[in-house]
Order: sequence, then C-alpha cells, then structure tokens
Amino acid sequence: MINIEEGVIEYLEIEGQRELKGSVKISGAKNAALPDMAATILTDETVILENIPYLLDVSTMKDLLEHIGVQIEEKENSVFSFSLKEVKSLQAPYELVSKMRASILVLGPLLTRFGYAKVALPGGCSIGTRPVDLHLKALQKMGARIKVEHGYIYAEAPYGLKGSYIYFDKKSVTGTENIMMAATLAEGQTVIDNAAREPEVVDLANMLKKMGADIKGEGTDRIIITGVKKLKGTKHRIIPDRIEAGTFAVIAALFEGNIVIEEYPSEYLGYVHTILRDMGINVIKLSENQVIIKKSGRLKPVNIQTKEYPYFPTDLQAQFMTLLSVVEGRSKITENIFENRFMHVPELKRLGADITVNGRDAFIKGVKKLSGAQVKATDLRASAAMVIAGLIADGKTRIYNIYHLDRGYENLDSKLRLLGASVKRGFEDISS
Ligand SMILES: CC(=O)N[C@H]1[C@@H](OP(=O)(O)OP(=O)(O)OC[C@H]2O[C@@H](n3ccc(=O)[nH]c3=O)[C@H](O)[C@@H]2O)O[C@H](CO)[C@@H](O)[C@@H]1O
Ligand SMILES: C=C(OP(=O)(O)O)C(=O)O
Repeated sequence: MINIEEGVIEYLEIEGQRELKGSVKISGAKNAALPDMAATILTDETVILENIPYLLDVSTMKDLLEHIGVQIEEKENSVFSFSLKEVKSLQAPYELVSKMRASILVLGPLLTRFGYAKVALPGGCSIGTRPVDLHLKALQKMGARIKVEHGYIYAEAPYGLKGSYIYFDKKSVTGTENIMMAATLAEGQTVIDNAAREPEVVDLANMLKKMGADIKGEGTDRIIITGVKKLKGTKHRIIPDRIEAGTFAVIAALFEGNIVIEEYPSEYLGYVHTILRDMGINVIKLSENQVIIKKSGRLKPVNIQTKEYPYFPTDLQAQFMTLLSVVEGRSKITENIFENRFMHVPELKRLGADITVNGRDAFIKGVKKLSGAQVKATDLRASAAMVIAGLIADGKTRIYNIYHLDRGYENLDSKLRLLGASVKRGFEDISS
C-alpha cells in the first residue's frame, strides 16, 4: 500500500529459481464470497457463511455491509455470521465503492428488500470501462425508477419490484447476480436470458435457494426466479476459488510436479485443463479434491481465447501469459472480455519476455528464461502474473503496488513461503 504521509511504498521481493515443493490449500472464492455476503441483506434472519477468504475485498464488503447495518461476527476461522435487523443506511458511499467494483452487488438486494438504494457509480478501472448499464436497464424493466446523478445511482421501487423478462445483451457475472438477488423478493416471475453460467452464480443461487428463494436454471443461460414474500437465514459454505487454483496449477506446472494442490475444484476448470493438456501438462487427481500437475515432455505453445464460462476465464489470462512466455515457440492470447487487460505485458517485457500486442491479441514468443527486475502490479491478476514471473526468473524481482494482490489472493506470499519460495514484503522510502 502507498502511504504518502509516511513516504513509504510496500513491495514484494522474490528471489527466483528456488525449488518449490509441498502442499498448498485453495481458499474460498473471492467472486463467490462477495455476492454471497451481499445476499445476506435479503433477510432479517442470521446467515452463516463458511470458508470466507481473508482478503482486502472481503474486508471492504464487510465495511459496506456494516455501514448498511449488518451485524457481522467472526464465529471461528473463516466462518462469519451476518444479521441485518436494523438498517442504518441504504447507501453505498463512494469511499467504499471506489475501492471495489463488486460493491454494486448491494444494489439489487437493497432495492428489492427496502425499495430504495443509493450506490456510488463504479467508475472505469484499469482493465476496462466496465459499465453497469445492464444492471440498471434490467432493474428499470422490473419497475425501478433510476437516475444517475453526481456520480451516484439513485434507485427507487417503493411498491416493490415486478418480475420481468430480462435479456442481457452481453453476459455479465455481477449483472446476473444482482438481478437474480433482486428477483427473489420481486412480485411474480423473472426470466434472465443470456445469463452468466459461472460457478459463482450457481453458488449464489444455491445459497438463495437455502434461504427459501425459488430459482431454476442456474448454470444455464436461462435462469427463472419466482419471487417469494420473505427469505430466511441459512448456513452456506463458499466454493473454492477456481482462479487461485488455476494460478497454483500454473506455478506447479513450472516447478516439475512436486506440488500437491488441495481443495482443488477440478469440476470448474475443465476448459483450463484442456489448454494445459494441449501444452503437455496433465492434472492428476490424487483424491477427490487433491491434484498434482505433471508435464509430459517439453511444453508446447498454444492459442488461448478468453471467453465466458465454461470457456477460458479472463481472470487467468495474465498468469497463463507468464507461463507461455517461457514456452519455446509462438503462442497467442486473445482477450475478449476486457478491452484493456494487457497491462502486464510491458512489465513482463521488463523481465525479458518477448510479447507483442495488437489490439485484443498478444503474440508471445517463448524465451529461454526471465531475469529478475523491478516491476509493478497493474491489477489483481497481473500481480499474480508478476509473482509467477518472479518465482521462475533468475535473481531478484521486486513487485510494487501489491495492494492489488491483497484484494484477491489470501496469503499468497505465505502460501508460497511454505512451498519453499523466497518471498518477502518490505517498504521502500519514496520521500526523497
Ligand atoms: C466480483 C466478480 O465476480 N468479478 C468478476 C466479474 O466481474 P463483472 O461482473 O464486473 O464482469 P462482467 O461479467 O459484468 O463483464 C463482462 C463484460 O461485460 C461488460 N458489461 C458488464 C456489465 C454491464 O452492465 N455492461 C457491460 O458492458 C463488461 O465491461 C465486460 O466487458 O466477471 C468478470 C468476467 O468474468 C471477472 O473478470 C471478474 O473477476
Ligand atoms: C477483475 C477481478 O475482480 P473485480 O471484478 O472484483 O475487479 C478479478 O477477480 O480478477
């Protein structure tokens, strides 16, 4: 974190090319924890969530829910209770929304349960413009009056939302989640067509169903929700993080199969495994949730296109680019989801990677090795790509702006240290 007053900046320093071995456990999924936490607004009864990862984004969501009036208690490690008995505010202020775009997930629940919400407009961010027009259009179709003014979304539905037919022009993960939550307490039936199919959407639907919601079709591109009068409390376990799992699969592939990955959600990584297989990397199941990653001979270059689930996730694009940067031959990655998600390329080039970008395509020519350098983390997954690069590069790699990493990876540096990596945090004086 940059601390201007104290004139210091935090960095992560990696001494590369250490042997990594041992086992690592995958945490609960950030992108499931955030909507599941927002869904606790929908009831006045207590909801217990298990397997919540300790992340900056989770803390931001906790702050936001507490601002609204949700009482949150840590029951035991990674287990929290949430209870909204008395509302303090129906607003999501700019200070919190600007820290995390997923704050938009409180809009649907607040509006459907209380008939009003004021949420700061999440601006563009480094990976793309990321508008929320689809969320707003869908809520309008459900009868909400919405205006956007002075950087805030003002949404009103004093007589409640009405079930409606929603067609998303573009598949949107948080858009689908917001509307699914809004529809649970709306009057009548809502059909969401061209819905996102991500496992995190399914996890949210499973939780909502346990709370008494009537939802069908989650995991397909048509979700049908019939509104109910009231939702109740429940206990729900967050699914494992498939993006963290994919990140460790890349690390394990680069370190000769000596790493066992536990709580590995193979069922969500089918397409990623196809790409790995094409490269000559096999994911071998040791038991139900435990895998090792083995290479079969020399790695081969591949072409990857990011696409909505069940295809290749954009959130693993940067990590795979680091892997491909040291695979002999020519690979290509096309980023179809976000228009500006190649900011890690100039940083990887500082480490010696040979990559050229043309629009949405990145052309990667494998080099023999990367060499340690000072780089910056430009967004969350780009920071993971830098960490992977630092682990395989020779010498020292110092990564700045690591608050991005802390947004979405639980204890990545200590997990790596347990595997034998030399990774340490430090502060650099920038006052002079
Ligand atoms: C908290 C969370 O779950 N974040 C994930 C979620 O983000 P998020 O839900 O924000 O991403 P979306 O699925 O909504 O975005 C997909 C595409 O649709 C566009 N779009 C989206 C909404 C809208 O109203 N209008 C619009 O044009 C976006 O700019 C983007 O080009 O899905 C992304 C795509 O898998 C992941 O990278 C993020 O990690
Ligand atoms: C882009 C991501 O997250 P968010 O949507 O929260 O910015 C991510 O998890 O890679």
